[in-house]
Amino acid sequence: MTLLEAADVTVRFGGVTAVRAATVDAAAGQVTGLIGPNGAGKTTLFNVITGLQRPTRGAVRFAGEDITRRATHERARRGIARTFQRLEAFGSLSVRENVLVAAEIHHRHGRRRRRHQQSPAQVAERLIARVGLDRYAHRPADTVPTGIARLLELARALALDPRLLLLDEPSSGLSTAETEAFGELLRELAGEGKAVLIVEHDMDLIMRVCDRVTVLNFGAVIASGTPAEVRADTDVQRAYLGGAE
Ligand SMILES: Nc1ncnc2c1ncn2[C@@H]1O[C@H](COP(=O)(O)OP(=O)(O)OP(=O)(O)O)[C@@H](O)[C@H]1O
Repeated sequence: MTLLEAADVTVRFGGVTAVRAATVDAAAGQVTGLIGPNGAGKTTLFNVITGLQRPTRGAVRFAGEDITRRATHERARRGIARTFQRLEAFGSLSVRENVLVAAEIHHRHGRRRRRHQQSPAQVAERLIARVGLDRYAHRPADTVPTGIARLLELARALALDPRLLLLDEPSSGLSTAETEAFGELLRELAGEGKAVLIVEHDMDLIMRVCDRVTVLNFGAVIASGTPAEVRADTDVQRAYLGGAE
């Protein structure tokens, strides 16, 4: 089921068209990859989906509702969470405290109240274990390596129990083993019914974990399909993979 649709989105910054008539969707239970060269418009499209950037044209629909004019916090309350390329954690708080803050915010303002809801502290412990942060739980967030800080961003996003998770280059800074575990985690999250939309430069990871991939080039969608279809697409090879595959 399509949960998110960013339809026919155009974003202009003065004379620069960062995104041109692009349509991208994400389905519940699937991992969707959004790839393209530097400057292709991926982050701008994420900003349109989360409400940080108003599109010049086009619409964003989430769970059947037009949210194009909704504020960022209203979208978050409906179940959209994201991580940033630039890390956003509170540097002087520990890794555990950072996750706890997000869990507490969700506990107070969350859209779904469950009868047997876990406490914020229980949620934080569970998520720290789940993303593999146990070893770092007591370290101040600004002292952990970049890859670990990205996992912290993921744990903070998951603390909001989102229906749609937007991940902006989540694997950079991770070791090969950590990237492998991260890919498995993405598959698990999709298996639980979440929609995952991921911007990522690691093509092995994209090809391994994604159900579908959309390719942007100079702001426009040049291909969309399964990883195998996209890999075989001659426009994609020319524009992005440089024939190197
Ligand atoms: N606030 C802004 N003002 C003017 N131009 C912008 C702004 N934000 C992005 N751009 C331009 O829009 C284009 C798309 O940028 P964007 O960051 O969305 O690409 P990207 O695909 O995420 O790139 P990367 O892979 O390097 O992160 C680029 O040409 C960029 O310089």
